[in-house]
Amino acid sequence: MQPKSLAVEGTLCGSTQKQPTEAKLGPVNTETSEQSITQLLAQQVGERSFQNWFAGKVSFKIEGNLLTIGVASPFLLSWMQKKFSSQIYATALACIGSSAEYRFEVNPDLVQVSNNKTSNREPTHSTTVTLETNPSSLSSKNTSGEHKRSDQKNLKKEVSRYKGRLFSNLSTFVTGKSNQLAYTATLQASDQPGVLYNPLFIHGGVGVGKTHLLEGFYRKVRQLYPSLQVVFLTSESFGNYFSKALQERSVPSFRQRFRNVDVLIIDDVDFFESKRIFQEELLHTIKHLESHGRQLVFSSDRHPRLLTKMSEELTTRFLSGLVCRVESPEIELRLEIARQRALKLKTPITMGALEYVSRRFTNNVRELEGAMNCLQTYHVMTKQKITTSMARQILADLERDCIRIVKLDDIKQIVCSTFGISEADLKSSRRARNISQPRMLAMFLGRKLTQAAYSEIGEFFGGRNHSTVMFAEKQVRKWLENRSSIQVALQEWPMEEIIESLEQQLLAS
Ligand SMILES: Nc1ncnc2c1ncn2[C@@H]1O[C@H](COP(=O)(O)OP(=O)(O)OP(=O)(O)O)[C@@H](O)[C@H]1O
Repeated sequence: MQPKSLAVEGTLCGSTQKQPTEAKLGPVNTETSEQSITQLLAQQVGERSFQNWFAGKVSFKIEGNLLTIGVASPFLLSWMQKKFSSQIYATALACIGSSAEYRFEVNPDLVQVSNNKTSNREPTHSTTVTLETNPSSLSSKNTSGEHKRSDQKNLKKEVSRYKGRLFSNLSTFVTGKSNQLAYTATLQASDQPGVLYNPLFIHGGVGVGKTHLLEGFYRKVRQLYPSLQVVFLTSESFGNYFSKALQERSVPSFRQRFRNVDVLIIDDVDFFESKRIFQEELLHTIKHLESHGRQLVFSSDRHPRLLTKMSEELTTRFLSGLVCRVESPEIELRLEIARQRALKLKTPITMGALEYVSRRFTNNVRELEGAMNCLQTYHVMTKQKITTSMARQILADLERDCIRIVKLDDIKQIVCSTFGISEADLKSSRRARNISQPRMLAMFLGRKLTQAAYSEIGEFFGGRNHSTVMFAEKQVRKWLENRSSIQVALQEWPMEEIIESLEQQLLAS
């Protein structure tokens, strides 16, 4: 039985949630309708999350300065509280003003609606969230009796609604120097799956557009070859399906499912590092698919050779097609993405403000998009055109939040794992090149990414004095100027590329 009322209040002081940017912005507007709440919230959480968690699934009520969000179950209540508090608080501020408060409660009416919906729903519905195949293969699953046809229809509707919403398109991918190669390869490979680059392996740092390219690939192939079985999923889902198959002793049907596809697209294969059993299964899946001329597409946060905890056989497979790197977006690309985002969100904005945003949000496109969303929210609230000074003021908090806190300990771990050396060696007095170079890089990164003083860094990396750290910093700069290389996983790499990869991993961790 559901409890009548279970509520969690949004508190401003003492809350561990990140405080949202909009806290300083909102003029009080007590007449805000549910429609504008949903509109603002959709901007805050993103259209995808909004459709998944809010649309038709929650209720909103404003009484005085209190925004109440009704949800269908205690589980949802605690989950949404954890996940969306800061966005809901931002929405409450924008709608109600600075005295806004919010709370979640279980709404018994929604419990009823949700139960009805569940009983009408295709039992394998959740599959569509992580595993996309073409509707015919999904709808052939386990429906029975008289309801079968209508269930299939519902499912198809659901699947296409989901696809239309979730999957990015190659036509909306903005290209520049940093992503041109990966984009062109994706475009060409999707024209003739299984023919050109197989596997196609796309790697790069966080939020630079890898998933967008993979999704675009998926959509294009589905569009050009509707009869092909195309599966897109994350590595984590692949691992979960496999674990489940092991538990349920249904490995043969797992294999049948994955080894009969025409195109297999797996996002974030770095997830498989150190997971031998998944690596083994993936390897056999790849071997099988390749031997039948099927197309494979992968993405990862690093070059296959830098996935040092991946089996050599799998690494070799990843390398056997085309490996493309997506670099951090250059300023021109960021500017164009920001401009297109403003057009899409219908945000009037000056060129100066666009330039400001693209200069300030340099790490990845996701952060840049987040900044544009904030400006759009401000425009919706005030109806004003965004100028540079407004952008500076509005984004001040967000900029601060985008600064990641990197610790010396994080640097130690990532350097050791990338170069395959032990912590003791890193801190030792050994001068062998394969140890001293990573040590100098670690010190360089310590200076660049943390606030630690020379002496603190020296102390941390083996009780050295500050002049050793100064020397290391100077030395790494010299390597960069001279475009030197460094050995990782028995291969020479451009120093610049390795440093960028280490930084990306640290900023993402
Ligand atoms: N070149 C681009 N043009 C248009 N949108 C882009 C571009 N690059 C990234 N984006 C957008 O930025 C956001 C983040 O991109 P995406 O999720 O593809 O990054 P990712 O590299 O897969 O990151 P992660 O490693 O964290 O999964 C998405 O909304 C995506 O559509």
